[in-house]
Amino acid sequence: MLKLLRTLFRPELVLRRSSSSYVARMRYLTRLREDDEACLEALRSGRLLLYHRLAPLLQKTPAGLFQLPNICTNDLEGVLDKLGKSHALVKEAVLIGCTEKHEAQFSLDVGSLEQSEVERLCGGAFIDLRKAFFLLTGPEVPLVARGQTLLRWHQTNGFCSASGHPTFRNQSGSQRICHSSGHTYYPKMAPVVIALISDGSRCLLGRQATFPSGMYSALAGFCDMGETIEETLRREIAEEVGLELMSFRVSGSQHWPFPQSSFMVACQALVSPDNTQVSVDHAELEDARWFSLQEVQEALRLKKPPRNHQGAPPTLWLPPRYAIAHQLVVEWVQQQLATH
Ligand SMILES: NC(=O)C1=CN([C@@H]2O[C@H](COP(=O)(O)OP(=O)(O)OC[C@H]3O[C@@H](n4cnc5c(N)ncnc54)[C@H](O)[C@@H]3O)[C@@H](O)[C@H]2O)C=CC1
Repeated sequence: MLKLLRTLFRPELVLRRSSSSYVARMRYLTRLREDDEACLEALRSGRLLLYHRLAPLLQKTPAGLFQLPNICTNDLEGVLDKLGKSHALVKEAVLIGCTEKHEAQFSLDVGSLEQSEVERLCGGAFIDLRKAFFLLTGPEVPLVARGQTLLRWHQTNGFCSASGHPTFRNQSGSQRICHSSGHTYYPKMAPVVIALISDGSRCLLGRQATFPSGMYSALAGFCDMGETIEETLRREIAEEVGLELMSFRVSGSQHWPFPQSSFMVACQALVSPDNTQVSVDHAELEDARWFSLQEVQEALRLKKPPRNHQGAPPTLWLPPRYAIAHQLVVEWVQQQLATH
């Protein structure tokens, strides 16, 4: 029996099985991107993430958690029938992924329909994406972000910048073409370097005036044309807080949908403990301060935004769990605990 179990659960077999299904899914997605007919066919049995003017549709479970409603094309067509609208809207969906069961996933903006009617018929509420980031807790967050960004890209790239003529999407929504100039446009992300700066025992966090009260985050900056990650990091740290970078390591990356679409390269950065005097550029940041390990640990323990009373010093609050700034802070705390 034990031998049988060992044979069945050999880790290399499990990995091989799951990775071959991954390969099959990725190849399926490539085919759907390139073949309009196949993509339309996949849409017939596909899953839909609905948005209303770019706000995703969320559903509250009886346990009070938020999730994405499981809507298929047939369901939406039923809603369109009830509203007396044409099924043509469904074709505007863009391809964003594929489930493990090989169901293609699409996002669709139903902003042309009455919001409250769709909410009633689908059983959910359209919630601003920034707020949704705090409400959703599962692995679906990157998919919701991707769905929104791709829809936004199509809504804002309807014309060719060379000819001024309209551009036309392929069925999957992976590109737009101008038949007049021949240009093909692909969705773009702007590269950003984000760093958690440490002097060895404390970490530096900054806030912009537009952040909610008490919220501080890792420092971030867009890459200038032609810059390397290191050049952007050195420049941003010097510009924003007047410090000199000593060393850094790339820790991860993520796509970030706000305010447009950024590709965040996340780094742990070190400055010299002998030179930690911060001089904030107030054109970029409202404040930047060093925080102790204890202060950061307390902020990580908060389950919801603190109630900051007027006049009292605000309680530190960190970006949502999914944000890479949050993950950088968690990683830094783990490093501190491991080394001290
Ligand atoms: N995922 C995360 O954990 C975090 C993400 N971020 C994101 O990082 C990005 C950069 O952060 P900040 O510099 O604080 O943002 P910011 O939005 O304050 O941008 C700073 C300046 O960069 C310029 N800019 C805007 N868009 C640009 C673009 N596409 N290319 C080049 N320059 C541009 C503008 O002059 C803007 O005033 C933002 O998209 C922000 O949302 C920031 C902190 C945490």
